[in-house]
Amino acid sequence: QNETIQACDNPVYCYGELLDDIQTMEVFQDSKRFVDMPMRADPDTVLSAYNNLANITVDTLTQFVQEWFDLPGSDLMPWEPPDWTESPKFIDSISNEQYKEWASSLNGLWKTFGKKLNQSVYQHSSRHSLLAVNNPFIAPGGRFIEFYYWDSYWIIKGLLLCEMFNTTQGMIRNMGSLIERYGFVPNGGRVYYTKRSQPPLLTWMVYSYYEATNDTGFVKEMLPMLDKEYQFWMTNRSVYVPGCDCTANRYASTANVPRPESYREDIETASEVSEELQPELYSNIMSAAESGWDFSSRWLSTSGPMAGQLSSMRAKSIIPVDLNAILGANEILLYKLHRITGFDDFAEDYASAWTRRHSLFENLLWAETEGLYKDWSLEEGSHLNAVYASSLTPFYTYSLDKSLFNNTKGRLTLGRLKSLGFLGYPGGLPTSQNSTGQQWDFPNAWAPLQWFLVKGWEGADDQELNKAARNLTETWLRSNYQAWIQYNHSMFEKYNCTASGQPGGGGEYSLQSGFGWTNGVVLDLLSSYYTTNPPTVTTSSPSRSPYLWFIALVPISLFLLVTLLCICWCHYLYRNGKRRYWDRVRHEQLLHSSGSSEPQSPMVFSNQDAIDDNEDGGAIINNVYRRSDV
Ligand SMILES: OC[C@H]1O[C@H](O[C@H]2O[C@H](CO)[C@@H](O)[C@H](O)[C@H]2O)[C@H](O)[C@@H](O)[C@@H]1O
Repeated sequence: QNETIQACDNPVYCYGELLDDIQTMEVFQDSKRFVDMPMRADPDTVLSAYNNLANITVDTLTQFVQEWFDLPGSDLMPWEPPDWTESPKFIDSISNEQYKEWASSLNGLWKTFGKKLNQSVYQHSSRHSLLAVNNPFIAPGGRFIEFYYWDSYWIIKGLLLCEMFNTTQGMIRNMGSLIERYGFVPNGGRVYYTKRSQPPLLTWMVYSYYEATNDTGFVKEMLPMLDKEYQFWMTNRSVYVPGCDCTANRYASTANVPRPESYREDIETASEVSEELQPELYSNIMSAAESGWDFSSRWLSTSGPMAGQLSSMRAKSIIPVDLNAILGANEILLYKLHRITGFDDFAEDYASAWTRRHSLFENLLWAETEGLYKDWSLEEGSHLNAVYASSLTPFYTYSLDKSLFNNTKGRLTLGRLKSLGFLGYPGGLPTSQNSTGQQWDFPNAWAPLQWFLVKGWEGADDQELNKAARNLTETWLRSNYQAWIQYNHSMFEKYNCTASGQPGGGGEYSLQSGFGWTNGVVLDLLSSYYTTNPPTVTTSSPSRSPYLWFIALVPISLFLLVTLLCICWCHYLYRNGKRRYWDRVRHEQLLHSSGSSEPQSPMVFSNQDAIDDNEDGGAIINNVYRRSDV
């Protein structure tokens, strides 16, 4: 219980006096800056130089950093993806000219955010906080120059539309290799992110890639890693829930120290509770960061002396609707991917897991009196009071298994969101209705949250839900586009729902532009709602399996063979009928000429009787020709 679990292993980036001094003395305003700086020598050498400093002040530390560290990002190189193309097919099919031009600029931005690691990251990995992954990647942008786990899903949606299949493969392979190394995909591509994950969307990425390319070879390559990741979540992030006598998933990092990239902030937060309670608070802060919603009133106590304060963080004791919706979708998609590749037994296991998850949704997370799916508090044994946009995520999961999509519940949720005033803001769907100053609260509107509502309801068999999806799409695109025009062609990580075209704010770092997932969501929504002919994206991916051609050839050959046999059979029937007719005529002629009821020339007919019994159409056909020649 009291054991200290560090954020990671590197003695400079993860723990120790040097980190503590630099971060608490605020040598840099943004705490992430120091832990992103590559060292000019191995950690031991840097630490002994630090131990020799006579005097620790902001000035001596600043000088020390200048001497021993390089600038953040100097261990990354700009990378222009070789599979980038000027005019992806789908952009040509966008009907609105302004949006078409905008989409074309967003396609161009992939080149700006393409990153490749320097050789030094592989050769001297302990001098870098970057994780050594084999392939280049697309980063979100701004201060986020490394890859981020859940951001990558929407980035990949955009890349696939822009026909960048190899880049997508590389990014997916990077994450797969991290599962092999750590058992899960870390929050992002830095060592200080390796004790926590983020919403687990790798299976979704592989499925999207498969939908765009039909590349079953790649699916087979990735499946063991996807299985392993799923096991990680079921083993290390699940908890028994007395309320439903069932098991559910939650965010729960084991690390119980300040986050290195927000070290000062976390120490300040923890200073409000007793020392004894600090490790558990740090672990809850790490777990909230694992949710991707860092931070939000969602994870804070609503009662007690710390209510609403970051120091009341209790993410581990909440069963989040969105995490369970994401894992439910993983179960459906893993079922499909195992079926596609012929692993039917494994597929059945996932089908059973999805059945259990479905009952968790309906028995625990659905709040009947409110008409919403809601987070469950393990401490209180009840749903959270406040409403969050994450309530919409189960509809997306059900859209992957339409047999379980419940229109009535969709309508109830739609009505409730309308009556609460969630819908109808000029800048999109807000994260919550709580104005806390945290970035995952009012008035911020985030691209992934818009996407969940739209994609969950756009395919529903219900016009009201479809209409809500379309309205939100129009509102969101209008707002993002206005900001693009007003702010010198910038895309933001979040927007303000109360005004169209306004970026968001709040939280522990300044507003970032770029921005990977925002761009991916815009491209995806444009492709669904603004194209004349939704494109069928095909790939020339080099690793596309040659077996695909073989699989396609089998039904074509069968079809041709059956057609040929039918032609032969028809021909036989026709010629045989004709022969019988002439035989009858000849027979009658013979009868007439001999006055006998038996044929006079057995030589002519004896062979024929044998041939008539022959089932072989070819022989019969030959014979018919011979006989009709007689
Ligand atoms: O540095 C503070 C936090 O920054 C990240 O979180 C935010 O940005 C991410 C990248 O866009 C995004 O995935 C996340 O949802 C945002 O809240 C980082 O992921 C956090 O772990 C980190 O503490």
